[in-house]
Amino acid sequence: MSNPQNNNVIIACQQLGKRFKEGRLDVEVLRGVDLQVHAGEKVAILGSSGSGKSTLLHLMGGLDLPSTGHVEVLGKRMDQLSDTARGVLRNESMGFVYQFHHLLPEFSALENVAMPLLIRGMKVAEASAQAADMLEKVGLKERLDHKPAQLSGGERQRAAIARALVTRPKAVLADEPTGNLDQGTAEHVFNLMQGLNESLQTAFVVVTHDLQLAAKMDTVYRLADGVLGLA
Ligand SMILES: Nc1ncnc2c1ncn2[C@@H]1O[C@H](COP(=O)(O)OP(=O)(O)OP(=O)(O)O)[C@@H](O)[C@H]1O
Repeated sequence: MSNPQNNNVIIACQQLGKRFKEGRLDVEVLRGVDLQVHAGEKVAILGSSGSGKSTLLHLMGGLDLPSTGHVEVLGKRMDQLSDTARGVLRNESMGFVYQFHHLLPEFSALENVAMPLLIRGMKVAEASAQAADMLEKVGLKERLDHKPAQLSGGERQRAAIARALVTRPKAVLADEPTGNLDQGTAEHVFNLMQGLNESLQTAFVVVTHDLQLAAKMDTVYRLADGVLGLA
């Protein structure tokens, strides 16, 4: 079937299945998940705890490989790339916001946010300037030199969001991005995402329990019994 948006597909999941072996137990978390994320699309994935949302996000980002099916990012099959090539594709096209922020404890907020730019080969002065700019946008202008342990939970979350957005990725994959933020800050973060979405056509895939956030997205899916369907 012809689809006028096919050229704009950033992430395509085809018949994804994922099993985890826990001792003798074989847990089937995902079964035949099909999903396409287009440029500029804002997608929410809902589902009860343990339904496999984080697992799906990890597969979409190439952080883990599926048991069956495959994921294409910008037309490239993740499972057919070497670990290095997969890492490069990830760094060049995607930003991640994890449930647990994964900021590096020995580095300041500024250094953490500058890191993905430095990995791309940007000069330190330019990377620092862009990181400071993004930290200002998430409201952390006064916290540039603070290490993660010197930030509150919400501030750490915002620093992680700044790190995901600083490279201006084609897609941001976010696991509960507003999970531990108060309503005002959560709205601020959403507005920031919305701004990037409009100005740069950044796609967002957000795993969330927050129905208010989900309601602001273009497409809302629900995962249940390993199957993804429109909510
Ligand atoms: N590495 C792993 N090894 C074994 N089982 C795993 C692994 N990762 C996830 N699971 C199992 O897969 C299921 C789905 O986990 P997942 O973290 O994807 O759920 P979730 O929908 O994101 O949950 P939550 O909303 O609570 O974060 C769970 O039953 C979990 O125990």
